[in-house]
Amino acid sequence: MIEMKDVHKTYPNGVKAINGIDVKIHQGEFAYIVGPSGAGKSTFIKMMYREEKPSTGTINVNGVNVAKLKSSRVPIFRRNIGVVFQDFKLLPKLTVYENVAFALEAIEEHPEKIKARVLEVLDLVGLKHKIRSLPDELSGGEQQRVSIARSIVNKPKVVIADEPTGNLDPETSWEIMDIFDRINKTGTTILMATHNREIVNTIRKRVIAVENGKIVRDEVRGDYGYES
Ligand SMILES: Nc1ncnc2c1ncn2[C@@H]1O[C@H](COP(=O)(O)OP(=O)(O)OP(=O)(O)O)[C@@H](O)[C@H]1O
Repeated sequence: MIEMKDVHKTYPNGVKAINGIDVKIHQGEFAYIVGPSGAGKSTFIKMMYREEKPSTGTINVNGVNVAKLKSSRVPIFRRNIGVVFQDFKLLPKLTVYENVAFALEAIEEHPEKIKARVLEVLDLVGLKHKIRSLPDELSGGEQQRVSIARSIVNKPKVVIADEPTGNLDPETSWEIMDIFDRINKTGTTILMATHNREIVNTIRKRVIAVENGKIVRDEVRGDYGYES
């Protein structure tokens, strides 16, 4: 479970990005984070995987108080969280296989186990035939599939995605959403910041709307709610 209590975040330049957020997200939920540009969506998400620290308040992710976590413990904490970005963030000199295996090699898994798991997740995202390709030999949608495979290879309880379809065409975006839906159906919590009105209004999930660093709407099966 993820729980934020009275979370505030002021950046060093004085910008108050988050102004008092209280929220609970239960294991297995799928929630969209929506809101205008600059509302605080990315900051909200970054605090959950400790890319940013809150200025005040508590953030509990799977029993870990993220706000108080020592920097040296952050890499271990992140093994239980998958993160997917708009711009994929793949390692350009590593193959598809190596990009996905990287996270498992870091925890010194047995080589045979690594191979089996990497092939399993690449199969799940439909990319088993591209294991030897480099990221720049792939389409944007394929690169995003690799990044999703990488995010789930450690079997995290939570996958956090910041605008995962932001660089993709509509058809590819639907395919990516289908993968997230399948991951969610295995019991993984998905938290996704998005500007994609059509997706939010079609694949109905919990919608948490953020404006000026506050939650202004939280609906079980909400809609996007903003004019495009
Ligand atoms: N590292 C930073 N230092 C200072 N201010 C920041 C930093 N990152 C974000 N901000 C500011 O914090 C506020 C919230 O930004 P954030 O990126 O969280 O919004 P967002 O809702 O994700 O926006 P978008 O939809 O455009 O990605 C904005 O005013 C932004 O300029």
